[in-house]
Amino acid sequence: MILAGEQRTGNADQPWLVFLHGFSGDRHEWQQVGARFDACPRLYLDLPGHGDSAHITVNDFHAVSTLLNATLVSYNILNYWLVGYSLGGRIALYHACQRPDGLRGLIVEGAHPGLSNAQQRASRRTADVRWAARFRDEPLEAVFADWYQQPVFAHLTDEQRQQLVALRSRNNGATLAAMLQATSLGEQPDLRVALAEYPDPFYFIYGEQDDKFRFIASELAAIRHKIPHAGHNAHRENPGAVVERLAQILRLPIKDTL
Ligand SMILES: C=C(O[C@H]1C=C[C@H](C(=O)CCC(=O)O)[C@@H](C(=O)O)[C@@H]1O)C(=O)O
Repeated sequence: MILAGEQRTGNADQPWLVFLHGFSGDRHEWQQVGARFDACPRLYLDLPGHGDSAHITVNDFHAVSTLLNATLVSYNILNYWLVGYSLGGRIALYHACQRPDGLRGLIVEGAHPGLSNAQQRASRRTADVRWAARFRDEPLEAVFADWYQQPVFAHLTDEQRQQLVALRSRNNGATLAAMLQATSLGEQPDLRVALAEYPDPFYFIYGEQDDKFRFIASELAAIRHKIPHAGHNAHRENPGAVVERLAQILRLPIKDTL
């Protein structure tokens, strides 16, 4: 079994860019940014429980990483960068810490490396079990209206929240719930030590209004890039600035939007 996704062609001498969306997103999440790097072959994936991978269930991070490996092999991707947002960034962090063959480097946006003690993890598991029950049992519009009131999204305008609620409510609540529990931050190992020893390029992008992840990034041995006029979902709120940062990191030309 492999994850559903969309590929775009590029130059054979360039590494693949493999994009991983955040919780409740899908393969389309990164395509506006990725389209600017047409020199590279690109793969936009749907994570388990999401998009055309909604039917795929996993039990833990190891299972997601194994699925990601199988997917990369099926596309014959032997030389790639991982670009992940939030949940997709946490999966990218975990995957990189397994030291897979072919991974050239890691670019994450607003991704948590893991909670450092058992009490924090237990509290987060409890909170995510509650969110999962709501995603299973209630209308998604009502759940996402509360979801985007969480502090990490404090910077959003009412209009931005309404747009996100409408977009994210196209999901399957039951499969979202299963993925939320399986990859809850409360279930994620603390990756800080493994990341400190990670030998390949590691970049952390965060929105200037995302106080939580600006602090988290400061604790990591990553090269940090702040995105102006953006919060947690920086590539959605300021795609142009994220494109510029990725071009700088990857040393790639930027395709004109026309
Ligand atoms: C509320 C927190 O964490 C959740 C929020 C963001 C993460 C995500 O994937 C973004 C989803 C979105 O853009 O709506 C999600 C995750 O990493 O799984 C978290 O559960 C928080 O304060 O950390």
